[in-house]
Amino acid sequence: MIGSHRCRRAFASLSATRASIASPTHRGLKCGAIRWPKSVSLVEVGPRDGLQNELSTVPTEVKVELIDRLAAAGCKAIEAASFVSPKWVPQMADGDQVLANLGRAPGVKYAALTPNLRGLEAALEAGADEVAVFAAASEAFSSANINCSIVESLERFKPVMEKAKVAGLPVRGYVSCVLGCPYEGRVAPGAVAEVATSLLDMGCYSVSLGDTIGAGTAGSTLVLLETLREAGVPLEKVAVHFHDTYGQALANILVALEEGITVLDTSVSGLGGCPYAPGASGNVATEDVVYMLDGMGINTGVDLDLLLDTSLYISDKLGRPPQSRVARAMLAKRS
Ligand SMILES: CC(C)(COP(=O)([O-])OP(=O)([O-])OC[C@H]1O[C@@H](n2cnc3c(N)ncnc32)[C@H](O)[C@@H]1OP(=O)([O-])[O-])[C@@H](O)C(=O)NCCC(=O)NCCSC(=O)C[C@@](C)(O)CC(=O)[O-]
Repeated sequence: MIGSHRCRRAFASLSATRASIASPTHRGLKCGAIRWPKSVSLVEVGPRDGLQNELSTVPTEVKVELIDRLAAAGCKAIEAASFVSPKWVPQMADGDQVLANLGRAPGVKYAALTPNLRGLEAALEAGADEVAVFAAASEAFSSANINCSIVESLERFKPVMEKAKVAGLPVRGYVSCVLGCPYEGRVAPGAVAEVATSLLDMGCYSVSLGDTIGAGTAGSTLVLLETLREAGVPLEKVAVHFHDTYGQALANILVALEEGITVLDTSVSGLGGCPYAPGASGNVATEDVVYMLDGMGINTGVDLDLLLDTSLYISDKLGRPPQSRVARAMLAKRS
């Protein structure tokens, strides 16, 4: 069975990880037999993926201040808004106002989600630096999330890609439910590879793999990435987007780094959840990822103290403590 063979390889890799971590040689690139990158790029999705699921309306000025604080903390790519139907996701209805009022720090990319041509036109009008189209590897999730089949969604994205190209706007692609679907359960890695390939073929510069319900483990993440590689998907064009529902996100990220992934989606304070993925918790917290990567000698460009201040800012506005364990530990130390 290919699956069990891959799982054995996954577990062998994990044992190797443990063995080499026990005798690290030096910070950064190399640790025993394992190669880690010198730096990774974080895509901060808190203001979009994080806030979209909040039940009470977050005021525009709070969203703007959150994004400006994230930029000041060193985040260079921030998903700031989403131009979707306000009937479907009311929390994101003020995307144009959010983008209009940002401080626009130099060198920072402010991105927006666009499900169709109308969304792209709104994003262009609002001055987004980049947009993202979002598909799924599961039919049931595609239908629940964007009200069409996977094939229909890819057709819908074609005019978006064309217009974005004319406007010179980079387009990122998402594939949701890469490690499980809230409606269908298991999702075949081959189905993920197919959708990722379609998105890259139509011109997305990168594809982010969304573990929408946070069900993945180190083993299934490894199998997924190996399947993509075998299917010819260039992993240098792949980002990972883990939710932390089962507390597996950091382990999954470690496996992804070892597989050569250098772009990670994270969310300040662990904000998040998808309105169409019942029970899914927030994205992996940016603080947790930055702390882990700092400890591995991997540069993110993000200042953990300023990030903690940002986490406390938004947590205070939402009236609850940060979900990030690192934020809670640092806070306890501060006080
Ligand atoms: C895709 C649609 C629009 C299809 O929605 P629909 O109902 O199938 O399409 P429609 O074209 O018939 O439009 C319905 C209404 O929405 C309006 N409309 C149509 N398009 C837009 C637009 N761009 N901006 C503003 N309004 C729009 C349109 O004008 C119409 O208004 P009405 O006539 O009823 O008054 C809808 O299903 C939708 O908005 N879905 C949003 C889903 C969403 O935002 N989900 C969360 C983001 S995905 C995610 O979180 C996962 C990810 C990316 O983070 C990765 C992961 O973790 O897996």
